[in-house]
Amino acid sequence: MPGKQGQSRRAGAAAPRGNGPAPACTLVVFGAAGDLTKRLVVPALYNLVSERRLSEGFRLVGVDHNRRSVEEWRQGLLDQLRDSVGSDAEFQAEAIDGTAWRWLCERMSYLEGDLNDPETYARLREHLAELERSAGTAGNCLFYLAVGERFFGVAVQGLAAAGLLAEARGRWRRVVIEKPFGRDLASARALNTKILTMMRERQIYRIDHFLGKETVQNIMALRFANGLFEPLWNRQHIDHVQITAAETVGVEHRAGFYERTGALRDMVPNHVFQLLAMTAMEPPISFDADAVRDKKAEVLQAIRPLSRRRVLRDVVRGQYDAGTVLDRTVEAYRREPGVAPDSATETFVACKLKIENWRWAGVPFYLRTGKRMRKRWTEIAVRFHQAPYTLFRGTHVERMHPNWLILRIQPDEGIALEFAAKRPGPAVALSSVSMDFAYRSHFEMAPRTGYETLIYDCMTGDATLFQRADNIEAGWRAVQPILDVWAEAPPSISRSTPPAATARPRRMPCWRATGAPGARWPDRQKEHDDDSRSQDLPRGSGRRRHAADRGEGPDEARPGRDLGVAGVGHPLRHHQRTAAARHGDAAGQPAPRNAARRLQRRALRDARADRHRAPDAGERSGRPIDRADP
Ligand SMILES: NC(=O)C1=CN([C@@H]2O[C@H](COP(=O)(O)OP(=O)(O)OC[C@H]3O[C@@H](n4cnc5c(N)ncnc54)[C@H](OP(=O)(O)O)[C@@H]3O)[C@@H](O)[C@H]2O)C=CC1
Ligand SMILES: O=C1O[C@H](COP(=O)(O)O)[C@@H](O)[C@H](O)[C@H]1O
Repeated sequence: MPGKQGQSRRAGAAAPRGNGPAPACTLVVFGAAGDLTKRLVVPALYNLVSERRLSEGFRLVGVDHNRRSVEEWRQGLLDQLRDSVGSDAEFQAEAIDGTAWRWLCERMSYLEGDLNDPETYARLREHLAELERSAGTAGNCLFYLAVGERFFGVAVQGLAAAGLLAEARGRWRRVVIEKPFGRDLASARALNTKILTMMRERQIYRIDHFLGKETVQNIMALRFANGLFEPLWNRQHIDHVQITAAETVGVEHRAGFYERTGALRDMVPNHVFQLLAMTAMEPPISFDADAVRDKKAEVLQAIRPLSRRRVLRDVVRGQYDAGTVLDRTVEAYRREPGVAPDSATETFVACKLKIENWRWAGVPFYLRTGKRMRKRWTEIAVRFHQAPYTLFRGTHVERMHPNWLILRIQPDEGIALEFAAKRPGPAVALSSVSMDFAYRSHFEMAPRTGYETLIYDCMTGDATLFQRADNIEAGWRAVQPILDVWAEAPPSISRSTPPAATARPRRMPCWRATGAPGARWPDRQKEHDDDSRSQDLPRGSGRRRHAADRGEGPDEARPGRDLGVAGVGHPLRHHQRTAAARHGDAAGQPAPRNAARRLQRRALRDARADRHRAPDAGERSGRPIDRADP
């Protein structure tokens, strides 16, 4: 959803976004020899050239402390593009178009320099002035900080001291700051405070590449361009939301970064919270950048702070072990190059959060993300309250099927609505069916890295898809209690650790199974069964106890089954093994008797507690009895 900022054309104001070329400018990439530049930024620029989105007055300057000539830099970038052809890299192309590449090459220059050295910025200033004179860049500059987070403040300071952030005579100066923006609330605040003394908020583009994904932007279209969904988009109709960002890749070559970061910092306050914010925010009054960001800030600020008890109960973490992913044998995280053999860094995290506002009170949001999962899969699954069972008593319908709205972010981008339909035949019997929209069957989807839109938006001054200081801080504020509890007494990440072994917040319903859209997912019907079998049981009834005895109640449904991570020794796998031991294994072995008794005791305890509790609106309307929070 592009921001349409009807502002006057001052320096820094957004040009209306369209399909035409962005204004003339120089893009200066700090960290020009690094991974992000060659794998994503330059390929995105190449795509923008192919789409004719860059102006004749565009120039690209690479800055890095690595010594190389401009020819060597270009060659390295071209090699990377070529390597991506036919691979499953983010940049996708059937071949490299020589004309587009030459166009870009002609506009490139390279400056060797250390970001800690003021001399680097002085030389850059001279170079930019020369480009303004000779290449018609209009003096507009976009500084892209594609360097480690420790350089963000340093680089802004260097630019400011060299006078490179001053906007005068209608020219604009903007800075793109990569993630992670800080490593906790205090450092994010400190960084914001520091950079905001040297430039204005509107000059800062804190990037989160998830917002460059079409399907993430489409969440706003789905919600606000349709009359159908928004009336249902609240606690009256939604039971809970599950957000998954699962990757099959491991830590790759980024151990140095990842060991200090972990899955929580790497993914949750930024990417996953962007998905949450898009799903949960109130409608903005326009697509103006600040209108959208106000609403995002509001919803992130409404996330209920987790108490210590809730962190221990509602947040789980895990680390991948050796195993098989996509039919390939993979190493344990602890055996990856650069990772400590006893590393306690989490590569998987799942948590339950509540948003305390009128719309979402009582609706849990379950988030999970991890590396080396069985499938690459990012989705938002919205589960609606269930219809009451009453009408179906005395029919063949044993259980009700929940309605799900699934927003598939990647891969196989699309939207599916699952509902119950009558099976053909004389008996009243139901099946869960799906209406499925796949992007690729309706639209031509040009392969993109996600950075194209974001870079183009920076050039046109549209900050809608970028994080404002308060958005960033609200994200860190929500995860800070988790960081605090983990720092104070790091929960062991070994296989025997109970929090990791549960693989989902306690007492949450099953994670949704994942699989190919439109396909008959082997797990899926089972998942519904697990959920709904217990849902249509009256609380505390003998049937529920019976279900619990069989290990079929939601508390005991097989967590991690659908998105199991690689290793046989992984906590999730461990949990699967222990769950199997409890409930009887696939070969039909009965559960050990004491486990069955334990489950029965739990069911009775629940039933007793329930008798003392007035039914809430959810229950009266057929809400699943097993929803995760008391
Ligand atoms: N790579 C990715 O997939 C993603 C990266 N990011 C973020 O992007 C940023 C860059 O990441 P990435 O490209 O992976 O990092 P890299 O380390 O690969 O690239 C950084 C580059 O900056 C150079 N550099 C280091 N110190 C200096 C210095 N003092 N002066 C000038 N240049 C210097 C590095 O050289 P040298 O190698 O010699 O140290 C390297 O060429 C990080 O903030 C990261 O978190 C965000 C999302 C994804
Ligand atoms: O920023 C990051 O994102 C990627 C996941 O992004 P995707 O577009 O490939 O889904 C993640 O692998 C990486 O660890 C993280 O730093």
